[in-house]
Amino acid sequence: MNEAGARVAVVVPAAGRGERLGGGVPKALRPLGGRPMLVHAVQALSAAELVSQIVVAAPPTLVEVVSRLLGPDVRVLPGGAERVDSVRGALRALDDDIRVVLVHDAARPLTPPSLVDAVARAVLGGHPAVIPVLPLADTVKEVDADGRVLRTPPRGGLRAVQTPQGFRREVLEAAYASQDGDQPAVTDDAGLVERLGVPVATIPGADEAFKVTRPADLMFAEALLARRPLAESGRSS
Ligand SMILES: Nc1ccn([C@@H]2O[C@H](COP(=O)(O)OP(=O)(O)OP(=O)(O)O)[C@@H](O)[C@H]2O)c(=O)n1
Ligand SMILES: C[C@](O)(CO)[C@H](O)COP(=O)(O)O
Repeated sequence: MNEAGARVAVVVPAAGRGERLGGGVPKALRPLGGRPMLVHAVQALSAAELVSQIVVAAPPTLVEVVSRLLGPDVRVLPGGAERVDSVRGALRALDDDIRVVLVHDAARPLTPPSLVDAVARAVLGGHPAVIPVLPLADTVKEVDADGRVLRTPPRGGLRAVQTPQGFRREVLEAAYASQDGDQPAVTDDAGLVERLGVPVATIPGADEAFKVTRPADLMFAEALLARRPLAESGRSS
């Protein structure tokens, strides 16, 4: 039980194919420092002080493999066709007494445990929904279907959004229950919560919580991992 007395779970969508990364292996199982990316992500979640349950949505044909990899303390279920389907399925496997749910991409393997706790703490402290964000380093343009620039939104009010994203359980469940296939697809869980009119708070994200999306991201992750002290990296001496 954590300090605020409410149990916190993390749902880990890990069922993506990783088409932008390539390599012919589902992204969550791509090796990073000799171990699958998902193992790094789950290790960081397990190291967080406030996390009491972890549920992973795995590629459907690899549920047993992933389950053996992660051990008996992690519940592993088949994921769905889209990220939202994977998260929705995993939400059904939460223990009854879970009050706070974080959703965290397996594709962010180097996320510091301190960020996981910071998000959980912000929800436990009273925010219904909390996301970690970083200011943008690049200018952003809105373009039309032909790639012609329509406008340049002022960058000061824009943020890049990371995971874990944290929610009071009833808020996230209501957001998923009200999801309507006719509405434009959202790309993160907070996007569904925003549609309910629930305020979403932000906290500072972490550079190491970047998402491994393309081959250069994996090279960067390998370089960062190699510079971590052995005890933190999960490598044996
Ligand atoms: N059907 C899906 C699709 C994605 N994810 C997960 O959602 C996270 C973020 O998705 P993304 O980085 O886009 O992963 P992929 O969908 O694997 O990447 P791509 O779009 O390049 O195929 C990843 O941990 C991924 O495994 C999932 O659980 N189920
Ligand atoms: C949830 C997310 O990681 C927040 O930045 C992101 O939206 C996932 O996008 P993807 O295209 O499914 O990787």
